[in-house]
Amino acid sequence: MTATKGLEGVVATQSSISSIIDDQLTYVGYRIDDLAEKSSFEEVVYLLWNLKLPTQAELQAFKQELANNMEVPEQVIEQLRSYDLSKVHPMAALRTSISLLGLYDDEADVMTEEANHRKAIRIQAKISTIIAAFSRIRQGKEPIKPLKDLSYAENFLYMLNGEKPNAIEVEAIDKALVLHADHELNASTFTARVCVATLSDMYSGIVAALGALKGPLHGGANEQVMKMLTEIGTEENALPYIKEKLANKEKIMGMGHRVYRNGDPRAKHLQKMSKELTTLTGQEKWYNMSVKIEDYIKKEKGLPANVDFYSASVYHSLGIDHDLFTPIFAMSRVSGWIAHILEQYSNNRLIRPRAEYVGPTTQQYIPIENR
Ligand SMILES: CC(=O)SCCNC(=O)CCNC(=O)[C@H](O)C(C)(C)COP(=O)(O)OP(=O)(O)OC[C@H]1O[C@@H](n2cnc3c(N)ncnc32)[C@H](O)[C@@H]1OP(=O)(O)O
Ligand SMILES: O=C([O-])CC(=O)C(=O)O
Repeated sequence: MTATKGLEGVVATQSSISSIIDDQLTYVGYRIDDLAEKSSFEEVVYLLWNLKLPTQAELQAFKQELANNMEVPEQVIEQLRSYDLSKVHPMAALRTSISLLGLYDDEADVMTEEANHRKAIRIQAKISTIIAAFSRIRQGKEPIKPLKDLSYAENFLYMLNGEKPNAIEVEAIDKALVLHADHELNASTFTARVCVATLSDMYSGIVAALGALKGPLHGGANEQVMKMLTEIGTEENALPYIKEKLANKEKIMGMGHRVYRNGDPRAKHLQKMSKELTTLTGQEKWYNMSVKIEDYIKKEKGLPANVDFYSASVYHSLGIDHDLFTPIFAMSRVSGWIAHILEQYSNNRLIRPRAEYVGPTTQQYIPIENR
């Protein structure tokens, strides 16, 4: 038995949800470029969960179902008020909040298809309310209740900022949510599948996935990109900063990918959004710095920008706190996690690989009093 470090190249399951073939990403066979340009986030969530695009009537009903389920139990809000939020990372609070949400769901351990569909809706709907409530409470403000006639992206921004967002803001968030919704067997999705393959419940699968997404080599990279851009500060400082990092063998956040070699197809959409939004806010320096870094890393290391790279300056331009970037990723990716959890349940087998043992062998046991 020989281990493959990081399971690189290992095909661990079959899936009908999303594919990455020759650097092209599709959701259920639909090209990400088409979905990013033409569909809404709700339409994409419906697609991932039902493996078909909705009709107008199905989409309307689905949007309404989501909007009707956005309010969260008061105990979940109270729990957020109980910590010192200045010291708590929102991904940790979100992980705990989703776990707590499961305790108030009478169907948490009911494993029928219908109950799983209802839980899917509840989790997808409520996650945005929790993230917005975290942010409001941290600012000493009251959480805002969702409105039933707003889209998912609109409701999130409304609950976050306390005022109805403009069309540009809504379009940016909606497109970012579409672009982040699913991505084959990435680390957090694999984690969710491993968890529920024991026939554990959906909440446990999502909590496990949140833990995996939080790390800076995965979803946590978007926050780190903005930290890096802030440290760089000026366009002139971009290359000296990057060269020093590389000389110290440090990784450049938002660059590189396990699967894509010639470029992440989502990055170009976020790059375009970053250019537009930074121009609109008169903060082009974030975009210009990012382009300089991307070009340099591509030339020197042959590494492409990934989805996290330009999303940082997009969210920053929308005035969003940097530590909320990864929770926003989670708010989108939860749709993919749920799709994969449902797929896992529908054709389940325990996921249990082997390890290549490299520790000592044939040791002689020495009684504790003689050690
Ligand atoms: C949504 C997402 O999860 S997208 C990924 C988000 N993560 C990041 O942006 C973090 C930065 N990037 C990385 O750490 C990596 O590129 C990963 C984690 C995305 C992929 O990692 P892996 O496929 O395991 O590649 P690995 O880390 O082994 O790197 C291979 C080589 O490229 C180098 N490399 C990879 N990414 C980077 C980077 N961002 N900056 C500098 N060098 C890099 C490594 O140092 C290594 O070089 P070596 O062979 O000389 O030692
Ligand atoms: O697929 C991966 O390894 C990481 C990624 O880009 C994602 O999860 O969106």
